[in-house]
Order: sequence, then structure tokens, then C-alpha cells
Amino acid sequence: MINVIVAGPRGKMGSAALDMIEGEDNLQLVGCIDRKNDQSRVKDIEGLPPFEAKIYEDAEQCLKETDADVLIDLTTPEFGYKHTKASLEHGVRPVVGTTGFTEEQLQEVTKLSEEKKLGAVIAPNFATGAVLMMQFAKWAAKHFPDVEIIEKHHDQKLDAPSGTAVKTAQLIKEERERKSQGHPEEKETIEGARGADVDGMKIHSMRLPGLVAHQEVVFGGDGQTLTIQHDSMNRASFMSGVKLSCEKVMELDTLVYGLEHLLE
Ligand SMILES: NC(=O)C1=CN([C@@H]2O[C@H](COP(=O)(O)OP(=O)(O)OC[C@H]3O[C@@H](n4cnc5c(N)ncnc54)[C@H](OP(=O)(O)O)[C@@H]3O)[C@@H](O)[C@H]2O)C=CC1
Ligand SMILES: O=C(O)C1=N[C@H](C(=O)O)C[C@H](O)C1
Repeated sequence: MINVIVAGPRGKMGSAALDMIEGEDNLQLVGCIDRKNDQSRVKDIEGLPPFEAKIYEDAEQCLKETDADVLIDLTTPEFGYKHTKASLEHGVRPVVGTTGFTEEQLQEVTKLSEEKKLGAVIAPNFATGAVLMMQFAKWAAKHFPDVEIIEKHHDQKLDAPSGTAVKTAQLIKEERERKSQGHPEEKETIEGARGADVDGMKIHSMRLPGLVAHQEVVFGGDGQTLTIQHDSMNRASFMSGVKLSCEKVMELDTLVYGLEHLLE
């Protein structure tokens, strides 16, 4: 049995994680970290499954009082980072879906996980299809170095570009020489028109109601284009990755960044 804390239980992802845990025999909810409803039971919060587990506003208290193996964080970049550090300090393995960590923050928690010899998973995208989309994009970049990324999300998303787009750009960067794209003398007549720049490749972020999580990686070559596209239609699409991460993190003693390292 793996004892799990969920941070962000009322959120879109956190509540989907509770539903997933409810249906799994090897995962047990032992506590939640929220910024509301201190000391309430999960079952008393409208819309959440009937768990007896307690809600804590104080993450430290939750980590101390529950006999947790894993902390799943699905909150905000600021609190996700704090929870990840606190979790490692308390000997609890973090599984982090929260996006928007800085490079420095990632390095810091990687170092802490090494020092503590404690497994951790940070996955910008838990959907298997999104992981494949990123791997296919990395492969394609060998042959098509000109590429732009278009990510589309619901309009409640806090971070832009998405963690998935940033990770995709990093994977492509590993495959190709740095290059500037477009006309060398191109000028933006409206600021931002060409999108964000990562190592010469552009990322465009769209936010609209009705969307969930979608990305196109568009490559251009001589007389041809190649588009690799992934769409998450709902949050259930992420849950097999969350479950797998909870299981695999128990066997790790360092931090892994990206679900691709856990898929066989
Ligand atoms: N890796 C992946 O596959 C995926 C990652 N994500 C990422 O997961 C994160 C959450 O996304 P989503 O569920 O859509 O966002 P939501 O805004 O729906 O949920 C976030 C929840 O965290 C709560 N929260 C905020 N601060 C704290 C705190 N200090 N302690 C505990 N809880 C807190 C919020 O509370 P309140 O309601 O009061 O604001 C809210 O309930 C984002 O970073 C997103 O990018 C999303 C989808 C997939
Ligand atoms: O906020 C979201 O919704 C999502 N966030 C992650 C990201 O930033 O890449 C994963 C997925 O795209 C959904």
C-alpha cells in the first residue's frame, strides 16, 4: 500500500487525482494540503469523494502527522516548489505535476533529492500521448531543425508557456544546433507577435475557455511541413501517469524530470 497526500484537492487536477486514488487498491489517501478547510475531513467538502483523510492548511503539520510515502502536488508554482522541498525534508517522495518551476528551483530540488537519497518525480505532462508527442518531436528535430510550438490551454491556466511546451523545446534543443528562425531582419510591428523564444525556436501560447490541454509542434522543411499534435480532452487523461509515478517513485533514489523516464 502506498500512503498518499494530495496538495490542491479542490483543484481541477487535484480532484481528478482523488477520484483516481478512490479507484485504486494500492493507493491510500492519508491527508490533503489545501489553503481552505483546515482540519476538515475530505468527505465533508462538497464534490470530493468520501475519504476520512484530514485536510491541513499547514503543509509541515500534514507531513509530520500523516504516515505518508508520497506527496502529489497539483497546486501553483509558488506552493508546489515549497511543498516539494518540505516533502523531501520530511522523507516523503514528491510526485509533482505543478508546472512553472524555474530552472534554479528545479536544480535545487534535484540536489535536495540527491542529498536525501529520496526519489522524486516532476512531470510537466502525465498524459502518455503527450510524452510520445514530445519524443516524436525530438526525433523529428534531427531532420527538421526549423520548428515552432503552439500550445493551447483553458483560460484559467496561470503559467505561460506551458510546462509541456518548455520541456518540448528543451528536448528539441538537445537534438539540434542553435539557430535563429525566420527572416534575419524580421521586426515585430506589434510586440509579442512572434511568440516567446527558446534557443531560436518560437513558442505561441493560446488561452481560451473550452480548451483543456493541447499542443502542436510544427516543423518546416523544403516544400513540406510536419505537424505533431496531442490533445487532452479531460483530466482523466493525466491520471494513469500520476498513478504510475506514485508506484515508480517508491523505487527511485533521485529525481526524474519527465514521465518518459518511467514508461517502459
Ligand atoms: N503535469 C500534468 O500532467 C498537469 C499539470 N497541471 C498543472 O497542475 C497545476 C494545477 O492545475 P489545475 O488543477 O488545473 O489548477 P487549479 O487552479 O484548478 O487547482 C489548483 C489548486 O491548488 C490550490 N492551491 C493554491 N494554493 C495552494 C496552497 N498554498 N496549498 C494548497 N493548495 C493550494 C488552489 O486553491 P484555490 O481554489 O483556493 O485557488 C486550487 O484548488 C498547474 O500548475 C498546472 O499547470 C495541470 C494539468 C496536467
Ligand atoms: O495547466 C494545465 O491544464 C496543464 N498544465 C501542464 C503544462 O503546463 O504543460 C500539462 C498540461 O498541458 C495541462
